[in-house]
Amino acid sequence: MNIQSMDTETVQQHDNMKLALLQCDIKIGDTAANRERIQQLIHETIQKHPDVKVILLPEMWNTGYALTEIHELVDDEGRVEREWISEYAKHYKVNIVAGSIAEKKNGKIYNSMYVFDMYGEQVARYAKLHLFRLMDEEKYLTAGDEPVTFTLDDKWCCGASICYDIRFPELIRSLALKGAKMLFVPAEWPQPRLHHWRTLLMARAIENQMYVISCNRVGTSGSTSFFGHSMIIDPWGEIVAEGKENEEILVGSIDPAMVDAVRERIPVFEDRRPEIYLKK
Ligand SMILES: O=C(O)CCC(=O)C(=O)O
Repeated sequence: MNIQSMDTETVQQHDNMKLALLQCDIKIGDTAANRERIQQLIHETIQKHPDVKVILLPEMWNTGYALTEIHELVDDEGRVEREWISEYAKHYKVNIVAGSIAEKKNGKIYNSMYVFDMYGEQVARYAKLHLFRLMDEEKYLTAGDEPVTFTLDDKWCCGASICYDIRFPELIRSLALKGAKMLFVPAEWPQPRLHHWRTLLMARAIENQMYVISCNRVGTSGSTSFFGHSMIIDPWGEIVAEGKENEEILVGSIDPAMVDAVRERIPVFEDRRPEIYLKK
């Protein structure tokens, strides 16, 4: 906690939570290779950092943006991925915010985040609300229609978002208003918009006084390249950890109690006047 930069007072640290972001490459259309790589990385994470409590994966890590063949690649409701992620979460006793996968539901394809707790129970499914036209998502995918919060470790309220969603401050604010103290952001955010990525993540953290935990892929897909720079940002807007541009397991610790400390110091949520600027 960089509470010194907030004020000279100290705030008791407790309940620190270590997270690991699996910033990896994704092979377009090769679901078996992608599954194997993620499995290796989860195993390696636990070997190197046995005290990790939460693992975050990138966006659409099962297929990449293989949109033209997506119907043939994915299975119903992400069954295969959900089964093994649940097993891994239980086996390694770790919460897995499983980035997002392409999945089929009632014949439609969604870009969905699944979250499993350390007992292997599924605690959330969130289908990406805002589809990204620059990558033709709207031509092949169906948008979700429900914002989602979930609870980790029986106590921490978290918000779900995927990549492009961070350009919509209204969505993230609505998650904060529902009690989210951490925002998870799996992504496939490409070059050349590194400045947007970093600035938007920091803005969402500062304005909502919440932790922002993002995992972006690396590597290239056709002519598109991805820069990584996965980030953990604290509710004061300081960077706890930031990835470079190659594959890595990025680890950082957060103290969710800092959210309340920051919200007390600058009471943005008490000072909001939505009755004035949200009126029709
Ligand atoms: O908003 C952007 O610039 C990137 C978004 C994106 O790549 C995505 O949502 O997949």
